[in-house]
Amino acid sequence: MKAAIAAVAGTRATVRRTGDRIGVVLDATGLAPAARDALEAAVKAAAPEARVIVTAERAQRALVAVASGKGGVGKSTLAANLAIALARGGRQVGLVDADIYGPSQPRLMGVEGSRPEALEKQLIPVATPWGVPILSMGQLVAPGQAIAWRGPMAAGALGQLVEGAWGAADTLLLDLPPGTGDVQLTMVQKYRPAGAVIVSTPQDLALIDATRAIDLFTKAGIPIIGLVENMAGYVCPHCGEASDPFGQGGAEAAAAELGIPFLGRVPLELAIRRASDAGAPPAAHGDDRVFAPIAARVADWLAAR
Ligand SMILES: Nc1ncnc2c1ncn2[C@@H]1O[C@H](COP(=O)(O)OP(=O)(O)OP(=O)(O)O)[C@@H](O)[C@H]1O
Repeated sequence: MKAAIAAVAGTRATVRRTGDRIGVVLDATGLAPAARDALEAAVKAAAPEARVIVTAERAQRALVAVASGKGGVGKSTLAANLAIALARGGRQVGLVDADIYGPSQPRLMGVEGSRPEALEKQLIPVATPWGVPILSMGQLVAPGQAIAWRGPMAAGALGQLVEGAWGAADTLLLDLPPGTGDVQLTMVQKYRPAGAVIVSTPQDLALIDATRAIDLFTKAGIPIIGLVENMAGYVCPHCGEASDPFGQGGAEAAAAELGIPFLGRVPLELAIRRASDAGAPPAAHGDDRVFAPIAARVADWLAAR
């Protein structure tokens, strides 16, 4: 079989055996998407029983951190929807759920209870119905267990997620734990994201926390892509009236004051929570007008780097 694989993929293929399982790692560095897909299909045809993983040089993959100064502001919701909206916009996106305190991406992305397989100690991201594969702390440990982890142990496990077999993904969204502690700092220093998206709710206090998150990145020399305001205004599901329980315009003004781009606002909407809880992020729907424009700004930023 090795010969059959070599005949179609030459030196781009490395064949590995784990027990009775055969894996082929394909180096697609420098190939255009169509050529990469053709190569992968040829190898799968030559070795139907093998698991094929496509990799490309890591330098081509942009890591985007999604961070917040405190918990509960909707960082995970935004990360899931942003990942899907970026994928719908044409990027190849993977999602890393590094939130050790509340890893919620398996539920948000509709693959609750999934476990990633490993090939030669490298984790294989789990496919989701939304075209964005994920790896989550929640897939590695029992519910509620990770929160007790100390810094180095957590950092080690998080490293496994980032260094998973992300194949052709050109963009990796990193849902960081809320706050500005050691885990966040280690992640930022070790993996040096291309940029960070900061999520905040409109209240003053949340914005002060967001400023701390911004500081964490700027001190490490990581550019801020921009600020997203979540739970920005409440749309009544009965009468459709919009109100602003936490005030209006605070995050945009704060972004201007801090000299960072404002990426947009996400309304506080029952439908968003319901869809998220049901594992069907609203960004996956054709009528999404909320997350697509935010993702477009992030994509533009990435393209202009
Ligand atoms: N725009 C929104 N409209 C309605 N509900 C929302 C919105 N954004 C988030 N939520 C809900 O608020 C709760 C907290 O959101 P989420 O888990 O994304 O926050 P987080 O900042 O990631 O929290 P954690 O600190 O636990 O990581 C969830 O129940 C989510 O469905």
